[in-house]
Amino acid sequence: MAVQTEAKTYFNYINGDWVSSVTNEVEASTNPANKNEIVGYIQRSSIEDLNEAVTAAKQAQKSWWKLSGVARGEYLYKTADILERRLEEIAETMTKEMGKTFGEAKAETMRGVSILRYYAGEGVRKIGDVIPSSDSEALMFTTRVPLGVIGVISPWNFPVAIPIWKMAPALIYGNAVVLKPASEAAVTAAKVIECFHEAGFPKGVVNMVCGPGSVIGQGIAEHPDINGVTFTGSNSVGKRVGRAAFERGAKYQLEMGGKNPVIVAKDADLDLAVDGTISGGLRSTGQKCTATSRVFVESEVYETFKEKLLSKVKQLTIGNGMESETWMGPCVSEEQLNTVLSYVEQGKAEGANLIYGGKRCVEGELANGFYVEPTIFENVDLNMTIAREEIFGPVLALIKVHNIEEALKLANDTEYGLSASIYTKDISNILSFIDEIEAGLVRVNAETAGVEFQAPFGGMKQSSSHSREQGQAAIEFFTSIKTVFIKA
Ligand SMILES: NC(=O)C1=CN([C@@H]2O[C@H](COP(=O)(O)OP(=O)(O)OC[C@H]3O[C@@H](n4cnc5c(N)ncnc54)[C@H](OP(=O)(O)O)[C@@H]3O)[C@@H](O)[C@H]2O)C=CC1
Ligand SMILES: O=C(O)CCC(=O)C(=O)O
Repeated sequence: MAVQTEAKTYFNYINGDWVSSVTNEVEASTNPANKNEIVGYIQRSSIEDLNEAVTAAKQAQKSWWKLSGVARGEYLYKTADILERRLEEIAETMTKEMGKTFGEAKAETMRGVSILRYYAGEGVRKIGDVIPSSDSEALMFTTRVPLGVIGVISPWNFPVAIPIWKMAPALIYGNAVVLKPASEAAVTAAKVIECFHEAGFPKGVVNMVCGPGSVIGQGIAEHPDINGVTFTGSNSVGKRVGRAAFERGAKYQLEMGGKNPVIVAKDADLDLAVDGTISGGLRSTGQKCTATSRVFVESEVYETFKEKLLSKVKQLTIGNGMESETWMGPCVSEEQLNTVLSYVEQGKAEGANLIYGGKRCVEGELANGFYVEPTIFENVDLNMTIAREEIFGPVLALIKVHNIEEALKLANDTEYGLSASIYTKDISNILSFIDEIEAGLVRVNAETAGVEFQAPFGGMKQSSSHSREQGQAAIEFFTSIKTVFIKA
């Protein structure tokens, strides 16, 4: 691979300084739209680097917590302003590093700005309740204290929003953080940390250590001085992180995969349902934990829905996310592309009917990137691998059902439970769906993806550790409750 000497090297951020790893090794982060383009070099750190960051965080946390919530919030407001000022540049880095379109990257970066402002405001909201005691001469109330040092392990698919929606609540409630970003998107994460640095956070409150997940991520999960670990990524890694944290009595929070269904009822607005299925399933090249992957359609409207879906999917433009006409960019990496292609082969081998796409795109400049066609299968059986495993690619499985009852039963036939949607105008369908669907995010006449930062986010079943992120729900993970009883 050609090494570009002009590509910048990004350092770890430890105790307020940008430092190279003790290993003196770096790793190139490349552009999935053009594998010959190096976006930047990141540190290939060791446990020694992580230990330094954790020591710095531990030392800084006590005085950080002693600041008022208002004062901590001011740092987050400043970070938000800096991120907003650098929005286009950071979004461009995101597109170049992990492939999503520039429009989506800008929207995500703006979401990061809003999350920072939202949690800055949390600094002045209540953190406890007065509870009547059985003793009339006593005062009983709850208050909250930070956990201490929080380890943040983040994925590449939302390289601005996810680190921020974990770090901002951790910080406002008085914790110090050590971020280990996904290697595929660590340059983008480093630029986010530059914003925290420029905002003037006290040394050691915010730290970032880049390097292999098996070393730095696992090191965070096992570190005796990390009091809470928040993770988003695959189920296999998440469970490993959870087990390691549990073993040493640390708090942990896991957000993992999905196999999210959309149900299209016979009375649905089919154009709306088609648009929602395409947007939910194929935007960001299907690389969202909330992406639609199974589409249950009532038999009466199945053929019409399918034809409308096919005709719109055929119009989608695939290309470099920096080009304004591109609707769908590449997969994040060659490995991810190969994963998607192998699921397509498995789908065909297990008897599903491939009705659109399924191939790598190799025309012209696309040959230099990790592009795959949007892909649609029909005649999918729920026992097939493509109906059970998270693909994390632009692959939709169409499944014909006789009625909503059957659709609900099949939609729930999965180990996952993150997000689900229904398209219908029938209130009884809507009410049954809300009651019966096993998902943390329940969406009616709206796509499965799309999270709002002010509302709780998380899944049921194996999609999460059953905790919730974002909104005011975040306080539950990032603090401990103390019940105080005072007798005069
Ligand atoms: N729910 C979601 O939002 C996401 C789901 N996924 C799913 O995971 C699949 C694989 O993607 P991938 O990026 O490899 O996801 P991973 O779960 O491997 O990565 C997520 C984060 O965990 C880190 N990590 C990797 N190994 C360990 C470990 N042993 N201990 C602690 N942390 C670790 C990674 O670091 P590093 O990058 O250095 O490996 C990254 O920061 C995708 O195909 C998709 O199905 C992926 C991303 C997000
Ligand atoms: O749908 C979204 O906006 C968020 C999805 C998400 O959190 C993820 O893919 O990890």
